[in-house]
Amino acid sequence: MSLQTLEATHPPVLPAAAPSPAIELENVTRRFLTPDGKSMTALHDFTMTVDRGEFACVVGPTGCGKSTTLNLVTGLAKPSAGEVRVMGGAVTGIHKDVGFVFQADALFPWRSVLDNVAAGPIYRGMPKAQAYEKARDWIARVGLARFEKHYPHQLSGGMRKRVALAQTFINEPKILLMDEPFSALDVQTRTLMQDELLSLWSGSGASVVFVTHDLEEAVALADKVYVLTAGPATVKSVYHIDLPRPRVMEEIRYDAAFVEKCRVIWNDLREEVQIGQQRTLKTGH
Ligand SMILES: Nc1ncnc2c1ncn2[C@@H]1O[C@H](COP(=O)(O)OP(=O)(O)OP(=O)(O)O)[C@@H](O)[C@H]1O
Repeated sequence: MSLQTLEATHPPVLPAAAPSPAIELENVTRRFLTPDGKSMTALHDFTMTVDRGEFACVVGPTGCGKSTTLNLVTGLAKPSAGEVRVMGGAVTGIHKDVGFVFQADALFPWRSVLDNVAAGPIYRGMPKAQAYEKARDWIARVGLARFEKHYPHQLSGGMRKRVALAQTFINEPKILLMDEPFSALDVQTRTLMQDELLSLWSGSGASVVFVTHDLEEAVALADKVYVLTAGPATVKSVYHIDLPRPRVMEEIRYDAAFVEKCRVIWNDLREEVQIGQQRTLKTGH
């Protein structure tokens, strides 16, 4: 076979198409009916893109619409206008690749730590022996190997949160939605859990949307911080956080670049917090 023929049999090499972002909200508006039957706009013309493997944090005044953004990604809330896509496809329900960690524990109180962590893979059809082996591995990764047989009420708040992380990461989510997951913890435990999360996330390739009231937490964790306006929420600004990784929570708060980023973003966020507070004083909600 001549070289010419060989060349002719090969299809032209095209550049690989870039994968779609993990999450896209495009010009989304979400309205709710209030108890007295009026229409209330929670999100307005809201656009957000989270790339694969990216860690995005969402901050904004109380009640502005942060949790609603997560509900749109899960499909629990449908957009009144605009589009929501997960892994390039329209949202039709909870996507199999999505995992959650919320402020309240989602642990079964009547199940041991081991049974809680193994429950997800078993539910998804994994043979029991394999699920338990995997659960033991994840429990060890979050430092709870000695507590496999304990029940949730026998654990501290931080330990329960570790179980919740193991319970989520064991399903190898490609997207992780977190709604103030550490806000009920004391400051020291919270710092430890933030480190734990970054360590688990760094090996996972997952895209994260993390909602928090705590701007320092957002800047310390994120690749990108979305600042929302006082409701109806729209994106006021997006900040790219280029602080080097791996980040260590106890150290980063003394880093001059970190402090400066927090200062700049707080100036932006403060205006919205003040608008939200004034509105609450006027209307009572
Ligand atoms: N299912 C619903 N029905 C009616 N109104 C809703 C519903 N869900 C949310 N809302 C309203 O939408 C607005 C935004 O709520 P959301 O929970 O998204 O805000 P948030 O920023 O997460 O709040 P917080 O800071 O208190 O956690 C609020 O005024 C809330 O009352």
